[in-house]
Amino acid sequence: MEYAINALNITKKYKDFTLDNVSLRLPKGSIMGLIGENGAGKTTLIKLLLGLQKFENNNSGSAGKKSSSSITVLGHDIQNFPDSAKEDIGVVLDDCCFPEILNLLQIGKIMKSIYSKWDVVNFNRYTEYFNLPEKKALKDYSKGMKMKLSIAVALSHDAKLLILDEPTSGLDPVVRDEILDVFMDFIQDEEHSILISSHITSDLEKICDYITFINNGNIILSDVKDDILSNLGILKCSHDQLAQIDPSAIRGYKRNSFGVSALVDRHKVTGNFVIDPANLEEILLYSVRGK
Ligand SMILES: Nc1ncnc2c1ncn2[C@@H]1O[C@H](COP(=O)(O)OP(=O)(O)OP(=O)(O)O)[C@@H](O)[C@H]1O
Repeated sequence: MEYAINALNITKKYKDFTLDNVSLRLPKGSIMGLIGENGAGKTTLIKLLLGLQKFENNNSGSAGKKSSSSITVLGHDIQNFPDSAKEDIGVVLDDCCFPEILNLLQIGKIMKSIYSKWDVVNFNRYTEYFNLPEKKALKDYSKGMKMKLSIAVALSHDAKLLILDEPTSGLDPVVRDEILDVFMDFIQDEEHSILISSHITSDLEKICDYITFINNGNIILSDVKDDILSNLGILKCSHDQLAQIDPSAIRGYKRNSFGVSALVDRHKVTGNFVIDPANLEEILLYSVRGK
Protein backbone atom coordinates (compact mmCIF):
# COMPACT_ATOMS: atom_id res chain seq x y z
CA MET A 1 0.00 0.00 0.00
CA GLU A 2 1.23 3.52 -0.77
CA TYR A 3 1.16 6.01 2.07
CA ALA A 4 0.73 9.79 1.92
CA ILE A 5 2.12 9.88 5.47
CA ASN A 6 4.27 7.20 7.03
CA ALA A 7 5.48 8.16 10.50
CA LEU A 8 7.31 5.52 12.48
CA ASN A 9 8.27 5.50 16.16
CA ILE A 10 8.12 9.25 16.69
CA THR A 11 8.95 10.68 20.08
CA LYS A 12 8.81 14.34 21.11
CA LYS A 13 9.57 15.40 24.65
CA TYR A 14 8.45 18.64 26.26
CA LYS A 15 8.97 19.43 29.92
CA ASP A 16 5.57 18.09 31.01
CA PHE A 17 4.54 16.03 28.02
CA THR A 18 5.89 13.24 25.84
CA LEU A 19 4.56 12.14 22.52
CA ASP A 20 5.74 8.63 23.03
CA ASN A 21 6.96 6.52 20.16
CA VAL A 22 3.89 6.97 17.97
CA SER A 23 3.42 5.60 14.47
CA LEU A 24 0.82 6.76 11.99
CA ARG A 25 0.16 5.66 8.42
CA LEU A 26 -2.23 7.46 6.11
CA PRO A 27 -2.91 5.41 2.97
CA LYS A 28 -2.92 7.48 -0.20
CA GLY A 29 -6.40 8.40 -1.42
CA SER A 30 -8.02 8.38 2.00
CA ILE A 31 -9.05 10.61 4.89
CA MET A 32 -7.80 9.98 8.41
CA GLY A 33 -9.30 11.65 11.47
CA LEU A 34 -7.20 12.36 14.53
CA ILE A 35 -9.25 12.35 17.73
CA GLY A 36 -8.13 13.12 21.26
CA GLU A 37 -8.98 15.26 24.23
CA ASN A 38 -7.35 18.67 24.90
CA GLY A 39 -3.62 18.31 25.34
CA ALA A 40 -3.54 14.75 23.95
CA GLY A 41 -0.81 15.67 21.46
CA LYS A 42 -2.68 16.16 18.16
CA THR A 43 -1.13 19.53 17.25
CA THR A 44 2.29 18.34 18.39
CA LEU A 45 2.01 15.33 16.08
CA ILE A 46 0.76 17.49 13.19
CA LYS A 47 3.65 19.93 13.61
CA LEU A 48 6.12 17.03 13.58
CA LEU A 49 4.53 15.65 10.41
CA LEU A 50 4.92 19.07 8.80
CA GLY A 51 8.55 19.38 9.87
CA LEU A 52 7.67 22.42 12.01
CA GLN A 53 9.05 20.64 15.07
CA LYS A 54 11.91 18.19 15.34
CA PHE A 55 11.41 14.73 16.82
CA GLU A 56 13.98 13.02 19.01
CA ASN A 57 16.53 11.66 16.59
CA ASN A 58 18.27 9.37 19.02
CA ASN A 59 15.61 6.66 18.88
CA SER A 60 14.72 7.52 22.43
CA GLY A 61 11.27 6.03 22.92
CA SER A 62 10.55 4.82 26.43
CA ALA A 63 12.29 1.69 27.61
CA GLY A 64 11.50 -1.37 25.57
CA LYS A 65 10.10 0.66 22.68
CA LYS A 66 13.33 1.73 20.98
CA SER A 67 13.40 1.48 17.20
CA SER A 68 14.32 3.77 14.36
CA SER A 69 12.28 6.92 13.83
CA SER A 70 11.29 8.47 10.52
CA ILE A 71 8.58 10.59 8.94
CA THR A 72 7.93 10.23 5.22
CA VAL A 73 5.39 12.55 3.62
CA LEU A 74 4.41 12.11 -0.03
CA GLY A 75 7.48 9.91 -0.46
CA HIS A 76 9.97 12.43 0.99
CA ASP A 77 11.81 12.30 4.30
CA ILE A 78 10.40 15.25 6.25
CA GLN A 79 13.88 16.15 7.50
CA ASN A 80 15.09 16.68 3.92
CA PHE A 81 11.83 17.75 2.37
CA PRO A 82 12.47 19.36 -1.03
CA ASP A 83 11.19 22.93 -1.44
CA SER A 84 9.72 21.94 -4.79
CA ALA A 85 7.35 19.48 -3.07
CA LYS A 86 6.14 21.85 -0.35
CA GLU A 87 3.29 23.05 -2.55
CA ASP A 88 1.97 19.50 -2.57
CA ILE A 89 0.89 19.92 1.06
CA GLY A 90 -2.05 22.18 1.92
CA VAL A 91 -2.08 23.16 5.57
CA VAL A 92 -4.72 24.62 7.86
CA LEU A 93 -3.62 25.25 11.43
CA ASP A 94 -6.02 26.41 14.10
CA ASP A 95 -4.89 30.03 14.03
CA CYS A 96 -5.22 32.25 10.93
CA CYS A 97 -1.74 32.83 9.53
CA PHE A 98 -2.45 35.75 7.19
CA PRO A 99 -1.77 39.42 8.08
CA GLU A 100 -5.03 40.85 9.40
CA ILE A 101 -4.74 44.14 7.53
CA LEU A 102 -5.02 42.41 4.15
CA ASN A 103 -8.22 41.58 2.30
CA LEU A 104 -9.09 38.56 0.20
CA LEU A 105 -8.02 40.17 -3.11
CA GLN A 106 -4.62 41.03 -1.66
CA ILE A 107 -4.19 37.54 -0.19
CA GLY A 108 -5.01 36.05 -3.60
CA LYS A 109 -2.30 38.16 -5.26
CA ILE A 110 0.29 37.24 -2.64
CA MET A 111 -0.50 33.53 -2.94
CA LYS A 112 -0.18 33.77 -6.71
CA SER A 113 3.37 35.05 -6.26
CA ILE A 114 4.22 32.35 -3.69
CA TYR A 115 2.77 29.21 -5.29
CA SER A 116 3.90 28.18 -8.77
CA LYS A 117 0.73 26.13 -9.20
CA TRP A 118 -1.66 28.75 -7.80
CA ASP A 119 -5.09 28.19 -9.33
CA VAL A 120 -6.89 31.51 -9.36
CA VAL A 121 -10.05 30.01 -10.86
CA ASN A 122 -10.27 27.45 -8.08
CA PHE A 123 -9.55 30.07 -5.42
CA ASN A 124 -12.32 32.32 -6.76
CA ARG A 125 -14.66 29.34 -6.95
CA TYR A 126 -14.05 28.43 -3.28
CA THR A 127 -14.21 31.99 -1.99
CA GLU A 128 -17.49 32.55 -3.87
CA TYR A 129 -18.86 29.23 -2.62
CA PHE A 130 -17.91 30.29 0.92
CA ASN A 131 -19.40 33.78 0.38
CA LEU A 132 -16.22 35.53 1.49
CA PRO A 133 -16.21 39.33 1.01
CA GLU A 134 -13.36 40.45 -1.24
CA LYS A 135 -12.59 43.86 0.16
CA LYS A 136 -13.12 43.43 3.88
CA ALA A 137 -9.89 43.35 5.91
CA LEU A 138 -9.27 40.00 7.59
CA LYS A 139 -9.38 41.67 11.00
CA ASP A 140 -13.10 42.19 10.33
CA TYR A 141 -13.68 38.59 9.24
CA SER A 142 -15.48 36.26 11.63
CA LYS A 143 -13.65 33.16 12.88
CA GLY A 144 -15.58 31.01 10.41
CA MET A 145 -14.70 33.33 7.51
CA LYS A 146 -11.00 33.18 8.40
CA MET A 147 -11.15 29.41 8.57
CA LYS A 148 -12.90 29.25 5.18
CA LEU A 149 -10.22 31.50 3.70
CA SER A 150 -7.44 29.26 5.05
CA ILE A 151 -9.21 26.24 3.56
CA ALA A 152 -9.70 28.00 0.20
CA VAL A 153 -5.97 28.78 0.08
CA ALA A 154 -5.01 25.22 1.06
CA LEU A 155 -7.21 23.89 -1.75
CA SER A 156 -5.98 26.27 -4.45
CA HIS A 157 -2.34 25.36 -4.98
CA ASP A 158 -2.87 21.87 -6.35
CA ALA A 159 -1.97 20.12 -3.07
CA LYS A 160 -2.01 16.35 -2.97
CA LEU A 161 -2.21 16.16 0.80
CA LEU A 162 -4.19 18.33 3.21
CA ILE A 163 -3.12 18.47 6.85
CA LEU A 164 -5.86 20.18 8.82
CA ASP A 165 -5.75 20.98 12.53
CA GLU A 166 -9.28 21.53 13.79
CA PRO A 167 -10.56 23.12 10.57
CA THR A 168 -14.20 22.96 11.69
CA SER A 169 -13.82 24.06 15.31
CA GLY A 170 -16.04 26.96 16.29
CA LEU A 171 -18.01 26.79 13.05
CA ASP A 172 -21.77 26.42 12.86
CA PRO A 173 -23.28 23.17 11.53
CA VAL A 174 -24.20 24.68 8.14
CA VAL A 175 -20.67 25.97 7.49
CA ARG A 176 -19.18 22.70 8.78
CA ASP A 177 -21.35 20.75 6.40
CA GLU A 178 -20.21 22.95 3.46
CA ILE A 179 -16.57 22.43 4.41
CA LEU A 180 -16.95 18.67 4.83
CA ASP A 181 -18.50 18.54 1.34
CA VAL A 182 -15.47 20.36 -0.02
CA PHE A 183 -13.15 17.82 1.64
CA MET A 184 -15.17 14.93 0.24
CA ASP A 185 -14.94 16.53 -3.18
CA PHE A 186 -11.14 16.92 -2.84
CA ILE A 187 -10.70 13.25 -2.00
CA GLN A 188 -12.53 12.07 -5.14
CA ASP A 189 -9.12 12.24 -6.86
CA GLU A 190 -7.40 9.09 -5.63
CA GLU A 191 -4.05 10.87 -5.55
CA HIS A 192 -5.41 13.13 -2.79
CA SER A 193 -5.30 12.43 0.94
CA ILE A 194 -6.36 14.28 4.10
CA LEU A 195 -5.27 14.15 7.74
CA ILE A 196 -7.74 16.09 9.87
CA SER A 197 -7.88 16.60 13.62
CA SER A 198 -11.12 17.56 15.29
CA HIS A 199 -13.02 17.47 18.55
CA ILE A 200 -16.22 17.20 16.56
CA THR A 201 -16.28 13.45 16.28
CA SER A 202 -19.53 13.46 14.27
CA ASP A 203 -17.72 15.36 11.48
CA LEU A 204 -14.99 12.74 11.41
CA GLU A 205 -17.53 9.93 11.53
CA LYS A 206 -19.12 11.43 8.42
CA ILE A 207 -16.06 11.76 6.19
CA CYS A 208 -13.15 9.63 7.43
CA ASP A 209 -11.91 6.29 6.13
CA TYR A 210 -9.47 5.84 9.03
CA ILE A 211 -9.54 7.04 12.63
CA THR A 212 -6.62 7.45 15.02
CA PHE A 213 -7.29 7.99 18.71
CA ILE A 214 -4.55 9.74 20.63
CA ASN A 215 -4.44 9.98 24.42
CA ASN A 216 -1.79 11.51 26.61
CA GLY A 217 0.86 11.31 23.90
CA ASN A 218 0.08 7.71 22.90
CA ILE A 219 -1.89 6.33 19.99
CA ILE A 220 -4.44 4.06 21.59
CA LEU A 221 -6.25 2.93 18.45
CA SER A 222 -5.74 3.50 14.73
CA ASP A 223 -7.80 1.58 12.21
CA VAL A 224 -10.36 1.64 9.43
CA LYS A 225 -13.33 3.61 10.75
CA ASP A 226 -15.93 1.05 9.70
CA ASP A 227 -13.95 -1.73 11.40
CA ILE A 228 -13.69 0.30 14.61
CA LEU A 229 -17.42 0.98 14.59
CA SER A 230 -18.37 -2.60 13.82
CA ASN A 231 -15.87 -4.21 16.22
CA LEU A 232 -16.56 -2.08 19.26
CA GLY A 233 -19.86 -1.69 21.08
CA ILE A 234 -21.43 -0.87 24.41
CA LEU A 235 -22.54 -3.64 26.69
CA LYS A 236 -24.78 -2.93 29.67
CA CYS A 237 -24.72 -5.52 32.41
CA SER A 238 -24.32 -6.15 36.13
CA HIS A 239 -20.97 -6.11 37.93
CA ASP A 240 -21.10 -9.88 38.26
CA GLN A 241 -21.68 -10.34 34.55
CA LEU A 242 -18.80 -7.98 33.72
CA ALA A 243 -16.51 -10.08 35.90
CA GLN A 244 -17.26 -13.10 33.68
CA ILE A 245 -16.17 -11.36 30.48
CA ASP A 246 -12.64 -11.81 29.09
CA PRO A 247 -10.81 -8.74 30.52
CA SER A 248 -9.02 -8.22 27.20
CA ALA A 249 -12.44 -7.55 25.61
CA ILE A 250 -13.09 -4.55 27.86
CA ARG A 251 -11.72 -1.21 26.66
CA GLY A 252 -13.24 0.83 29.46
CA TYR A 253 -16.31 0.85 31.64
CA LYS A 254 -18.49 3.14 33.70
CA ARG A 255 -20.53 2.30 36.73
CA ASN A 256 -24.10 3.56 36.95
CA SER A 257 -27.07 2.99 39.22
CA PHE A 258 -28.19 -0.04 37.17
CA GLY A 259 -24.81 -1.75 36.97
CA VAL A 260 -22.05 -1.20 34.44
CA SER A 261 -21.77 -0.08 30.84
CA ALA A 262 -18.60 -1.13 29.08
CA LEU A 263 -16.94 -0.52 25.73
CA VAL A 264 -16.11 -4.00 24.46
CA ASP A 265 -14.60 -5.82 21.52
CA ARG A 266 -17.65 -7.67 20.22
CA HIS A 267 -15.65 -10.65 18.93
CA LYS A 268 -14.14 -11.35 22.33
CA VAL A 269 -17.43 -11.37 24.21
CA THR A 270 -19.07 -14.76 24.52
CA GLY A 271 -22.49 -15.35 26.02
CA ASN A 272 -25.88 -13.95 25.38
CA PHE A 273 -25.31 -10.21 25.72
CA VAL A 274 -26.88 -7.36 23.81
CA ILE A 275 -24.12 -5.05 22.57
CA ASP A 276 -25.25 -1.65 21.32
CA PRO A 277 -23.38 0.28 18.62
CA ALA A 278 -20.87 2.87 19.88
CA ASN A 279 -20.09 6.12 18.10
CA LEU A 280 -16.60 7.68 17.95
CA GLU A 281 -17.35 10.03 20.82
CA GLU A 282 -18.36 7.16 23.09
CA ILE A 283 -15.30 5.18 22.03
CA LEU A 284 -13.09 8.14 22.97
CA LEU A 285 -14.87 8.71 26.29
CA TYR A 286 -14.78 5.08 27.41
CA SER A 287 -11.18 4.60 26.24
CA VAL A 288 -9.91 7.74 27.96
CA ARG A 289 -12.25 8.19 30.91
CA GLY A 290 -13.52 4.66 31.49
CA LYS A 291 -11.88 2.60 34.22
N1 LIG B 1 6.24 24.25 22.57
C1 LIG B 1 5.83 23.58 23.64
N2 LIG B 1 6.54 23.58 24.78
C2 LIG B 1 6.15 22.87 25.86
N3 LIG B 1 5.03 22.13 25.90
C3 LIG B 1 4.27 22.09 24.79
C4 LIG B 1 4.63 22.82 23.61
N4 LIG B 1 3.67 22.59 22.67
C5 LIG B 1 2.77 21.78 23.24
N5 LIG B 1 3.12 21.47 24.49
C6 LIG B 1 2.41 20.60 25.43
O1 LIG B 1 2.16 19.37 24.77
C7 LIG B 1 0.91 18.83 25.17
C8 LIG B 1 0.10 18.49 23.94
O2 LIG B 1 -0.28 19.72 23.31
P1 LIG B 1 -1.00 19.71 21.89
O3 LIG B 1 -1.19 21.13 21.49
O4 LIG B 1 -0.26 18.83 20.97
O5 LIG B 1 -2.40 19.03 22.26
P2 LIG B 1 -3.73 18.91 21.39
O6 LIG B 1 -4.13 17.47 21.40
O7 LIG B 1 -3.53 19.53 20.05
O8 LIG B 1 -4.72 19.74 22.29
P3 LIG B 1 -5.97 20.67 21.88
O9 LIG B 1 -7.06 19.74 21.48
O10 LIG B 1 -6.28 21.36 23.17
O11 LIG B 1 -5.54 21.59 20.78
C9 LIG B 1 0.27 19.87 26.08
O12 LIG B 1 0.49 19.46 27.40
C10 LIG B 1 1.03 21.13 25.77
O13 LIG B 1 1.10 21.98 26.90
